[in-house]
Amino acid sequence: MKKIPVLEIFGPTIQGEGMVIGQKTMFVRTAGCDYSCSWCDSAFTWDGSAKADIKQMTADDIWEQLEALGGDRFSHVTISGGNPALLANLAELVQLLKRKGVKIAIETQGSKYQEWLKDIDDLTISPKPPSSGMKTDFVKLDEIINKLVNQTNQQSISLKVVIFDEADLQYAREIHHRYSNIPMYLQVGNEDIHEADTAKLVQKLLNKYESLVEQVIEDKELNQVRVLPQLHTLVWGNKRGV
Ligand SMILES: C[S@@+](CC[C@H](N)C(=O)[O-])C[C@H]1O[C@@H](n2cnc3c(N)ncnc32)[C@H](O)[C@@H]1O
Ligand SMILES: Nc1nc2[nH]cc(C(=O)O)c2c(=O)[nH]1
Ligand code: SF4
Ligand SMILES: [Mg+2]
Repeated sequence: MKKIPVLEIFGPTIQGEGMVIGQKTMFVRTAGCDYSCSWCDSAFTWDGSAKADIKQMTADDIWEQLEALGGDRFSHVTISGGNPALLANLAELVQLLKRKGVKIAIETQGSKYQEWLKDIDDLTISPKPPSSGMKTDFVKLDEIINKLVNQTNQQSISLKVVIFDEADLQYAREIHHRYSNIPMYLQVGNEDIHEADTAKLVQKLLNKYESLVEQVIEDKELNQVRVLPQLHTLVWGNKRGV
């Protein structure tokens, strides 16, 4: 069986973001990213700081670990990263999870396509706004979204843009306008990813959520968007593996 670079497997927990927020799920976090967002809350997946923790695992190894942690207390697995869409080898894990009757979600930024993406139940594409320092390749993003729209059940796709400032909100409007048939989620950006005082962090994030909601309320171009915080951050702060 083919190997997949894995940084962490955890859960059951709840999906704290986006289209299936609140869903009980396990997480598989792969190593490696083709981006380097300035505010990435999972930079250890690509900045070399957790290099020693990367395990090369087969789909069977991953399933064994999921069962060891979750037993029969899960029926949903979220694959995140890093960018899991860099890994053609995830095809075997996707097929295995499908055979087990487990629903699958993916978190990716829309920079790479893989054939197995069409077999995912809950696909979150999260293009990166200006504050990330990344530049969106719209030719590529159009191509990926077109393929997914044609090959999957429309219900399974969503877009999620993280918002830190006004330029990000403008970027989100453009994304929403460009892909107007795809459900759009705006997510509060966490600029204090090293803050250890959870009460302080949560108060700040709730204030930011309130201002983002207010901006959306006033904006006629955003009548169809959904505005969310990162629920896991409100519950557990910047803790890893939850
Ligand atoms: C760590 S990324 C991994 C998946 C993929 N690379 C991506 O960016 O979509 C998972 C999600 O967390 C979001 N995220 C990362 N850092 C964040 C932060 N500081 N505040 C809010 N959301 C953040 C990303 O935008 C993405 O939607
Ligand atoms: N609970 C929880 N929900 C999440 N949603 C997206 C996450 C991610 O890091 O991709 C994440 C995470 O790390 N934990
Ligand atoms: S694309 Fe995702 S994992 Fe990669 S740097 Fe950006 S937020 Fe982090
Ligand atoms: Mg996260």
